[in-house]
Amino acid sequence: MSGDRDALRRELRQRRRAIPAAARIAAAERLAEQLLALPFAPASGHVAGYWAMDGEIALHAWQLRLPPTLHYCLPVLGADGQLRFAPWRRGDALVGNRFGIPEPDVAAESLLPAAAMALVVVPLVGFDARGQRLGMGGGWYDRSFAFRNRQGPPPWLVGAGFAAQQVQVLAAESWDVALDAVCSEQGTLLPATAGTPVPP
Ligand SMILES: Nc1nc2c(c(=O)[nH]1)N(C=O)[C@@H](CNc1ccc(C(=O)N[C@@H](CCC(=O)O)C(=O)O)cc1)CN2
Ligand SMILES: Nc1ncnc2c1ncn2[C@@H]1O[C@H](COP(=O)(O)OP(=O)(O)OP(=O)(O)O)[C@@H](O)[C@H]1O
Repeated sequence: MSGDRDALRRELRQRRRAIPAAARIAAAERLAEQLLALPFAPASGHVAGYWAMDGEIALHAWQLRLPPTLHYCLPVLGADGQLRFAPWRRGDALVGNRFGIPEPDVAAESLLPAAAMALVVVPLVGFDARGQRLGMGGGWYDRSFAFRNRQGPPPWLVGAGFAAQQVQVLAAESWDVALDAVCSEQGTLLPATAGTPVPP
């Protein structure tokens, strides 16, 4: 991993944490509106969010406004390096993972594979106008959704962040999975390639 990428990550994480409480509360509401208005917002099935940490934009407003036909899920880290997903409702048991992020406390058999999601809201440290994403550096989303580089949606991959996390251009790595959209409190970016099937 390049030092540039690391330095950018540090700077953008700091910027994300520095957003004042009142602004983040308002931003979460605006973000929910953007996510609910996506042209490809599914009407039924499973959708994945994340448990916001380290200054990430929160998803509670979106979760609370989902239609009852959609089941909200949270990511669970697998020992094999893949993310799996578990339905989670307020009050369901949680347990901290190796990074201290709460995840549903469920048996392995009841976890859903990444491909079972209709839409996934992807946490990000930075993004650019083409839908390239800089994450925390673990490669979790890239590994888990690598199949989206060979086939079209679903699952639709939608980055969520504060507008302050947008940068001019992120250098794409060969393993990076591009996002179909990025939503922030200021609007929705739909990169020109959104949903384009990858030729065989
Ligand atoms: N809310 C949320 N959940 C998520 C992610 C995320 O970015 N945000 N992930 C997105 O991939 C996955 C977890 N990936 C992560 C990768 C690195 C670190 C992290 O905090 N690294 C530390 C140092 C390592 C350590 O503590 O062992 C750090 O740099 O602060 C956290 C999560 C799955 N769940
Ligand atoms: N499809 C893949 N197969 C194998 N390894 C992968 C794959 N995708 C990413 N990786 C590994 O993950 C590492 C981290 O990738 P990267 O820096 O792009 O993470 P990130 O997208 O910022 O992290 P995250 O998704 O956890 O937020 C890379 O060094 C790469 O070796």
